[in-house]
Amino acid sequence: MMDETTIEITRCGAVAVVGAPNAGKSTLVNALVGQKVAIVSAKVQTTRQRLVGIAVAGQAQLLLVDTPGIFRPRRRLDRAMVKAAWDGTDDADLIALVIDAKAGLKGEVPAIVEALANRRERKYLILNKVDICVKEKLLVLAQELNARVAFEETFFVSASTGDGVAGLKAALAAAMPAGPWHYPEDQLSDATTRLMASELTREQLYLQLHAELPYSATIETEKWEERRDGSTAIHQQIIVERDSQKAIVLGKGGLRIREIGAAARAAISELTGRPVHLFLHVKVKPDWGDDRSLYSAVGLDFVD
Ligand SMILES: Nc1nc2c(ncn2[C@@H]2O[C@H](COP(=O)(O)OP(=O)(O)OP(=O)(O)O)[C@@H](O)[C@H]2O)c(=O)[nH]1
Repeated sequence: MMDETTIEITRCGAVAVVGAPNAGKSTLVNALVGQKVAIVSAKVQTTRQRLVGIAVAGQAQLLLVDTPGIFRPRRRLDRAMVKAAWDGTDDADLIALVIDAKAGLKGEVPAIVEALANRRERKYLILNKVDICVKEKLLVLAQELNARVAFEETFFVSASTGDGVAGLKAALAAAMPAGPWHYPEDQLSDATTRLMASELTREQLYLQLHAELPYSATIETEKWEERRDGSTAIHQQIIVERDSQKAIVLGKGGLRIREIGAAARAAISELTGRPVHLFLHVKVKPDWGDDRSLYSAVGLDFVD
């Protein structure tokens, strides 16, 4: 006979993770999922499209919508990214605002806070990077933000060290509406393997190249072939805007592109669990930022 305590209801809901560029949104989504689903770099605006990371906490499935950082857009690509960020909050059961607690109320934060104040959804405040912050400052910051927005709860976490992440995950799980899970139990992301693979190559551009170059580049999958020997052959195009950028991506004697390829290949192989042959081609396309087809390929809406 079943007594009351053995009846467990499942929960499922969407949490929109928003914040300024570099707040640590992608790192936090990865920490909540427990595996890397979003690429991370020290450069701002690494995340270009909405990405759903899927975390399971007890009987709850959390659909974590990792959004691009919200900032004042300048280029067309910027506008598409900011639109993707706010679109990511539509239909969310809860909005989680991630703040770089060390940076505090600087930059884009006040504008985001103001925009959030009028939203009707439930809202959580997450002060991130507590590992590099002074405690007293954290409390003052939490007070200031709570005075501006009706946050239901405030959390202090370090997405990097994992400090506070378990508590946050449990609270998010409890806040989700009762209902069936949307994804199979073992699925960690809604991104296709192809998109993830091109993201992993793009991550290497951010990690291995300096200054503005990564922002001027996009990756397109040209060919994806599952070979009979169990390996996967992947051809990706790195599209840049100028010849001079192509030269930088290639490096002296092709050294840089080889290093990018080696690191990306290892990461993609870990993702797919299969040996990978990665072929990278660099192509110059001066106005790719205005090319509609390249937007949908990376999951962004083209904005006029
Ligand atoms: N010390 C510390 N650094 C962190 C923490 N969380 C993230 N970072 C670092 O902050 C930087 C930005 O992290 P991301 O997760 O890419 O930030 P994001 O908010 O997704 O950035 P965008 O893609 O620009 O929107 C990276 O260098 C992270 O390693 C943390 O808890 N502590």
